[in-house]
Order: sequence, then structure tokens, then C-alpha cells
Amino acid sequence: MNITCSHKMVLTEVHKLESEEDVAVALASYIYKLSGKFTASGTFSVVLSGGTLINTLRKLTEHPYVSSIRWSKWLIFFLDERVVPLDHPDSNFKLAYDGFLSKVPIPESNIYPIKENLSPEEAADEYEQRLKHLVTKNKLKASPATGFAKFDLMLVGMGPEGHVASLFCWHFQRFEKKKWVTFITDSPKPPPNRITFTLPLINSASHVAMAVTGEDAADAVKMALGKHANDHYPLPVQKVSPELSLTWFLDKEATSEL
Ligand SMILES: O=C1O[C@H](COP(=O)(O)O)[C@@H](O)[C@H](O)[C@H]1O
Repeated sequence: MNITCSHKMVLTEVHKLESEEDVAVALASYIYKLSGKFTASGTFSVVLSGGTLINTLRKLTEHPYVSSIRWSKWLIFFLDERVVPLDHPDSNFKLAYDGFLSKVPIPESNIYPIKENLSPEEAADEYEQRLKHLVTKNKLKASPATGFAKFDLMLVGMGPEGHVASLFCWHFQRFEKKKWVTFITDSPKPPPNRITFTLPLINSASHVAMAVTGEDAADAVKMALGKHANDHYPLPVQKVSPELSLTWFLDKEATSEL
């Protein structure tokens, strides 16, 4: 494991693990410990990405975690979402529900999917307003440093070209500075219509765990963590810098180019 500190004093840990199974085991243990810390005194706000991350969470649905985590204190949000009905095969909510949320006792009222039947722009605005309302009602913390909502933990996956959430390399959404949630109608990865947390919102979180597995991710992992990381036009993943800690969970294939 490597440990470094950036100029923002973000603790960065890199766990290079043997297999995807080892990543799932290590990620569950990490989440369990953080959950214990936050739920001892309040709620635990968790943001889920879609993609392979959801399957990597599978150990949480098994013994010993399923019966020992204080699930009733969890609040669930979505890092990005495809603008499709919630029961559509492309929906990140459906993926998360089928693979994770339906298997653990988180109260339905603590889960915050996007609203259906809105345009991408309307859906992004609606989600942002809902987050702001939750901050006003003290159901979500706010970052004193940025004023954005401060989620306790974001669980983030990465696409093979280094995208995180629905922030893609050659798309302007990655440079958004003011909005909390924005939208895209020409996503290079289908489906085209999506909403996404912006980098300032992502970087206001306390903790981010990056779970990245498989050979397809190796080039982007090299760009993000290798000696010759591209500082001139960094990949979206290289701009992830939460307030307290950034923890990478990688399998052997994902680190094969390091
Ligand atoms: O489209 C998306 O892609 C990313 C990465 O997915 P993966 O399958 O390569 O892990 C995902 O994190 C994001 O939530 C999703 O909408």
C-alpha cells in the first residue's frame, strides 16, 4: 500500500490487490469501518456510482456485514444517473437496487433516486435543489470550505478512458465550477442523456473510495497514479480530490501498467 499527502492534505492510499475478489473484500471492510464511525453519532451519507462498482459492493450484502451495519442510518445518493425510467435496464438506480439496495435494510425513504419524466436539464436542477434543501434542513452536512454538500463517502468507479461519474474527457461538464449537479445530452458512453455530480461537489466529500478493476482500466490508472501522470490535460479521475481521504482499491489487472 502507498500513502501520500497532496497540497490539500488529502490522505491518498492505494491498495494494490491481487484479484477483483480481494478488492470486494477490502472495500467492504473499509466501508464497514467508516459506517461504524459515522453512524455512532448520526447518519452516514453514501453516494453510489453505477457500473462495476455495484457488483464490487456484494460483500456488504453477506455475513458478517449485512447483520452488523447500522443500515437505518445510511442515506443513499447517486453520483450520476442516466435519464431513463428507474426500471429501465440503463438506470443506475435499477442497477444499484437489484445488486445492492434490495439486499440490505436501508429504509426506502433514505434512498434518493432522480425524479422521472423530466428532461436532463430539469432532472439535474431538481436533484441539485433537493440536495440544497437537505442541507438547509441539516439532513446533509455542508462543507465550510466550499459551501457545497459534504457527503461522508462517495463510492466511485472509473471508465477505461478515465471518466468518473458522467464527467468525460472532452466534455465541458468536467470544468463546471458553480453547479452541484449538471447534465449531458451527448455522453460518449450510451445512453446519451445523463445527470452527474460536478467535481466541486465530488471534491467537497469527506472520503472518496475509487474501486477500479480489470485490464481495460490499466492505461487510465497509469495516467492517474504512474510517474508520468499527465498534468497538462488531466483525466477527470485525476481531478478527484476530496476533503479528507482518497482511497484506491485496485486489482492486479488494473495495476498492470504501473
Ligand atoms: O457510465 C458509467 O460509467 C462509470 C464507469 O463504469 P464501469 O462499468 O467502467 O465501472 C460509472 O462509474 C458511472 O456511474 C456510470 O454511469
